[in-house]
Amino acid sequence: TKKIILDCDPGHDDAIAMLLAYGNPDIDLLAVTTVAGNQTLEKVTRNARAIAEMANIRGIPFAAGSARPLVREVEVAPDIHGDSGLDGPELPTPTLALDERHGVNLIIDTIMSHPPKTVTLVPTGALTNIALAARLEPRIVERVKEVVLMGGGYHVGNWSPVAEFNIKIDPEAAHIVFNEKWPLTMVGLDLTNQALATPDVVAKIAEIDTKCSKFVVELLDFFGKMYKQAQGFDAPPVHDPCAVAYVIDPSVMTTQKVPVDIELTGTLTLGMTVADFRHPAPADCHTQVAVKLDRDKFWQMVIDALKNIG
Ligand SMILES: Nc1ccc([C@@H]2N[C@H](CO)[C@@H](O)[C@H]2O)cc1
Ligand SMILES: [Ca+2]
Repeated sequence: TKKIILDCDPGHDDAIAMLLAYGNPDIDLLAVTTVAGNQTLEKVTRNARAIAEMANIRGIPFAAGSARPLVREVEVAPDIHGDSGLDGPELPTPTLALDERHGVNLIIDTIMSHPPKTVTLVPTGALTNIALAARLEPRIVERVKEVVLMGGGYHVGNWSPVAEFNIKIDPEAAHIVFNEKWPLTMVGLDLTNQALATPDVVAKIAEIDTKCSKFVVELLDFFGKMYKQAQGFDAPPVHDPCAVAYVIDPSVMTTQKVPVDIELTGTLTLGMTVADFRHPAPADCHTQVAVKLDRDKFWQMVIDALKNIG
């Protein structure tokens, strides 16, 4: 099995990423940490615990992390995720107690307590916690197996014409994370905009007919309505589970090695993930970007995971 830490800001698609990780038999979900982004830290942490309640996730530590970006003010996304950050379904009252550690310390302790090169970091929100972890305990950089993150876009933006939300709301953190020499796979909007929850996909999920699948259908219905009105999408792109899917089976998407760096001073380009395709990637290039998604394989993974959860 693949051991992962999910660092997230639930968020409709974060919720599906968590369920995919928990329901897939090849994934050992070691810890869940939260970060401010789609909504405030308090709201996304409550949402993470509510998802755990819904799927009856027990015995996995959940810890709250950074309440704001490293330098900038908090910027939330209610136009997509609503005021609660997980609008749409009725959320169960969470009972899961949070780990007493800060999320950053839970990340460090989890990586340092497992053998080298066995734990994969899967951030699906701003990179604030990941950057702080690398600064607080630099040894995690060579100890972690790899970082597989949902964020960025080499030709696509959503929070600006050229920048993606997770990167743009904390570009300083992203600059730290992309410039550490750990293996990093950027599952950006170029890839995740292919993961559209079209009506046929939603119908297949509805057919599973469990409490959890109903929860996901309600999430997707709300997410779809908000994406339609906010960005004119006919079906919502479900970004975050794509990062988990890559960890489960890398053949679910194609990737390309390419140097990537983060714009920190641009007026129009702040937070842009700048990929340099002009030359073949240097041999020591530690970053790759996701290009083409095998849609059917991806959605089958999500459906199978939901069936496993029951
Ligand atoms: N408009 C919009 C804003 C933020 C997100 C969140 N940020 C990433 C996509 O930009 C995902 O992790 C998702 O949770 C999605 C849509
Ligand atoms: Ca997210």
